[in-house]
Amino acid sequence: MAKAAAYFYGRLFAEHPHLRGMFPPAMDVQRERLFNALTRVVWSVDSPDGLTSYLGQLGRDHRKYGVLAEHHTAVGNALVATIKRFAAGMWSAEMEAAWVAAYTAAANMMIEAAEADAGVAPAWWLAEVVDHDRRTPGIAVVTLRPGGPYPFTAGQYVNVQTRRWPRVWRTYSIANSPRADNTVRLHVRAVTAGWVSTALVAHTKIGDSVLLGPPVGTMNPPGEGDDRDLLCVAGGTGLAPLKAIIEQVIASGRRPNIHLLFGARTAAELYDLGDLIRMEASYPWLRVVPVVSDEPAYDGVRGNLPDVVRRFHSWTDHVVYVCGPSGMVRQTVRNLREDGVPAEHIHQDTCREPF
Ligand SMILES: NC(=O)C1=CN([C@@H]2O[C@H](COP(=O)(O)OP(=O)(O)OC[C@H]3O[C@@H](n4cnc5c(N)ncnc54)[C@H](O)[C@@H]3O)[C@@H](O)[C@H]2O)C=CC1
Repeated sequence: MAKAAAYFYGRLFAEHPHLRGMFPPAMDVQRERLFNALTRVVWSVDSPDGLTSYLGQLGRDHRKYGVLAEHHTAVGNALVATIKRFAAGMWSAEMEAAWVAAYTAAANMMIEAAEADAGVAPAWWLAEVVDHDRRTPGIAVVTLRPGGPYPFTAGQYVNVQTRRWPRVWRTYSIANSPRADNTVRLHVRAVTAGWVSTALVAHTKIGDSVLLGPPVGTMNPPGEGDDRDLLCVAGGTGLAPLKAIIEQVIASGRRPNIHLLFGARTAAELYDLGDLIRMEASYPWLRVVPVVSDEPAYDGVRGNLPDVVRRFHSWTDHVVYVCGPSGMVRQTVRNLREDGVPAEHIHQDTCREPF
C-alpha cells in the first residue's frame, strides 16, 4: 500500500508540479487519507446511498484545499496508472475502462457536491479560540467560535489548521451538540510528533485563530422517535463525539437510560470527569462509569474497557456508540458482537489521526 501511494503521488506531482503546493510538506498522513478514502469507496459500492453521502461530504471538505474540477482529472489519471502498475499481470482493457468509469462517477459526485455547497457555505471558517483549558499536561479542551454560522450534527468531526503549520489539517471530533452561541469544543491530546495536536495543546491561547473545514462524519444520535437506551464506550479523548451525542439526546427531551463508560489509563487522565458528573447530576437517567486500566491502586472500576463492558447486564437492546483508540474499539465491538449485540446497533468511530 505504502509503495502504491508513493508511486501515485510521485506520478501526480511529476505530471502536475503545481499541485504539490496544495499539499503539506510532510505527506505521511495525506497518503493514509487517500487509501482510507479509496477503501471506503470500494467497500461502499454495495450501498449507493452511503457512498453518495460520503462522496458529497468529501467533495465539500475538499473545497478548503482549493480543489478545482480539473484537479480530479489529474488525480484520476495518476490513480488509474498506479492501479495498472500494481495490478501486474491482471490488468486488462476492460478493467481499465471499469476503473475509469468508477472514478469518473465518484469524481463527478464530489464536484457536484462542492459546486452546490459553494453557493451556500464558505470553503473554510476562521474561528477564534474563546477558551483553552489545559486539563492535564497533555490534554486541552479548546473552545472555538467560528466567524459565521457553523451548522453541524452531534457526532461529527472537523478538520483543523493552525497558524503554526500552514496546509496541515488534522481531524478532531466536536465534543458538544450545536449551541446558540455557535461555539464548538474540541478535546485534544498532544501526541509525540503530533504537529497540530501539540500546537493546539501547548502553543494556543485565548484570542488566537484557527481554520476549520466543514463538519464531516455520519455517526449521528438516534433519530426522532427512537427511544432505545444507549451504551456509550469512550476511550480517552474518544469521549468527544460521544459527549456531543449524549448532550443532543438529553436536549431532545427524550428520556432513555444512558450508560457512559469513560476509560483512561490513570485516574489523572480522566480529564473530563468533573463535567460528566455535572451532566449526571442534572440528568438522572445518565450513569457515568469511570474505568481505569493501568493504575492498580485506583479505588474504582479497574480494567480494560472491552472487558469491563461485559461485566454489566446484556446490551442487546441498546444503541451502542464506541470511540477511542482503534485497538480498544475493535475489541469492544468484537466482545459486544459475541455477546449478541446486532452489528446494526453499533456505531463506531476511530478515524481521527492522533497527530
Ligand atoms: N480527540 C478526538 O476528537 C477523538 C479521538 N479519537 C481517538 O481516540 C483515541 C484516544 O486516545 P487516548 O486519549 O490517547 O487514549 P489512551 O491511550 O489514553 O487510552 C484510553 C483508554 O483506552 C484503553 N485502551 C487503549 N488501547 C487499548 C487497546 N488496544 N485495547 C483495549 N483498551 C485500550 C486504555 O486502557 C484506556 O482506558 C485516539 O486514538 C484518537 O484518535 C477518536 C475520535 C475523536
